[in-house]
Amino acid sequence: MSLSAKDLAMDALDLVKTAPRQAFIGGRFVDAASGASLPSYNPATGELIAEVADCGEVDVDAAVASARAAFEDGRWSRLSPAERKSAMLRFADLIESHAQDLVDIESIDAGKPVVDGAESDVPHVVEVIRYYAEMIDKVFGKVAPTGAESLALVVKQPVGVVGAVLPWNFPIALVGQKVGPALAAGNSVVIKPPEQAPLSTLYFARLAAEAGIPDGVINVVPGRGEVAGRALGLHPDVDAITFTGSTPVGQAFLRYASESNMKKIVLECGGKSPQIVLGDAGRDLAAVAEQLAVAGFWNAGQNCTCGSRILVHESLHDELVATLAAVAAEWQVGDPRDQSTAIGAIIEEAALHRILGHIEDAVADGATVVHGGKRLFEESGGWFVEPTILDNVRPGTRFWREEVFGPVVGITTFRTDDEAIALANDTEYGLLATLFTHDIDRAIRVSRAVRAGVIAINGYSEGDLTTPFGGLKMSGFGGQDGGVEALEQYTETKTIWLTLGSGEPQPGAAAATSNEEPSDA
Ligand SMILES: NC(=O)C1=CN([C@@H]2O[C@H](COP(=O)(O)OP(=O)(O)OC[C@H]3O[C@@H](n4cnc5c(N)ncnc54)[C@H](O)[C@@H]3O)[C@@H](O)[C@H]2O)C=CC1
Ligand code: BAL
Repeated sequence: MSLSAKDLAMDALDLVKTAPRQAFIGGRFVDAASGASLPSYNPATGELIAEVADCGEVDVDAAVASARAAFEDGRWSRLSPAERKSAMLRFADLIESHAQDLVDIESIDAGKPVVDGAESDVPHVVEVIRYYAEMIDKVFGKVAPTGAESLALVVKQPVGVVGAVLPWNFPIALVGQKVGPALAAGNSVVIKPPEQAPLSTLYFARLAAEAGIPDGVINVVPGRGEVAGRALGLHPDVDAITFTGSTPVGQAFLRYASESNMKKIVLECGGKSPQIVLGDAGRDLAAVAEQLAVAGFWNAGQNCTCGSRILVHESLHDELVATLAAVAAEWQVGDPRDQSTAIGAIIEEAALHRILGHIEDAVADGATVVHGGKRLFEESGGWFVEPTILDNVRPGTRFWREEVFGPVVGITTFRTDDEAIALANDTEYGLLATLFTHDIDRAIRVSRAVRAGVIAINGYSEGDLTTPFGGLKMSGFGGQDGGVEALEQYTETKTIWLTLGSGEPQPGAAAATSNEEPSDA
């Protein structure tokens, strides 16, 4: 017998009530030193679901000290590759066996549809931890091609203590994305989860302890960005920060690093991704529209790679607008706990009003609403908005420039490929661009000319585990998450240079070696 949606919701609420909500430091759940807490709300109902530790500098200091001690005594950093790998594989197995709990927590704490959690976010964490676990005993350093009189080893070592400051739009998926490679490289981590949705990260920490990840290797300090996040950024004993979130906060981390210890900063910031539909893409416009909608509406558009700027060749405009509107009508907005929901709740009330404000401003700037545009289910107390299509969006307007972080796409036309490239590049961001064409020459030419860290051709994609992900320009430093590249972000490169002797016997060498084992020489 299957449970009704109501029973499922009750089970999930019980789970949330018993899920950890204290900080996790040195292998123990503890209150913030001040005793303070922060509220976390269910975006689908507006109800308070948990009071979570509000960590301050003292707690961050304790977490960093615990991570440092774990790193220095080698309980993780100096485990053999086989031991570290098997611990991470055990951890991944445990996450997999608790996948439903994480899906439930994420749906109630972050408003994420259970379908997305079950099919995408949570499996991603399992896969990413397995992927980097498997890399531990396969990626190694180099011997440089020096002259005959020297030998140079180029080795990669863990950086030490890594702070991970993370956003609310993919809370658990990003913990995996950032912490997986950092742990595999042998580091200890201190995670600052988002204040809006901290519960899945704390649950992750509990599973880490159960899986036997040694105490102090993973620490979690929930709290406010300007307090706990800032303290991590400025901490003199943190060796690297990995951050995903808004560009202004990414810039703050660069300042923190320069004002403290020049710690390494890994940034994955905002985007204003163009989706370019070239004139030859018309033969399967229905398939194009499906992908445009995924790029624009997935995760309620609360995505750094959200394809909010659709650039379409003028010859395809009318048919594309009609096709896309029909596709948008199929994206069901609703209770994140409902299996048929494709667009769940917006993370917080302020974000809902900001999205609606973007739509209003776009209309004031000359755009027309083709589909959607309104708040839904206000009576539920939750924060929902319709998938929205705006036509005639003008370059340079607020909608064109700023991240909306909602399920809203805007359409602009062009006449030539060069005009499309110029429009695509007319943004301070450079994260992802999607391109639709059947002409391979044009695909390559446009891909080379558009400045973005990822170019997805004929289908929206951020790539997979094997490919580096990250943006250029104000989106970050490119390719820092994913693939082998991510593991390297959490290592430092060291050259060990050995000056070799001439091979001639040195005075006293015979006597010195006479009691040794015979050598090859
Ligand atoms: N990957 C991305 O591109 C993301 C972009 N955003 C953008 O940012 C907007 C605001 O969302 P937020 O969650 O507020 O993102 P945010 O960038 O403010 O927060 C991300 C993380 O940084 C922390 N943080 C905030 N201020 C900080 C500070 N001064 N020092 C240190 N840490 C700090 C937060 O507590 C959170 O853990 C969104 O509407 C969206 O436009 C948000 C989330 C992800
Ligand atoms: N979609 C990758 C991570 C992010 O949106 O923040």
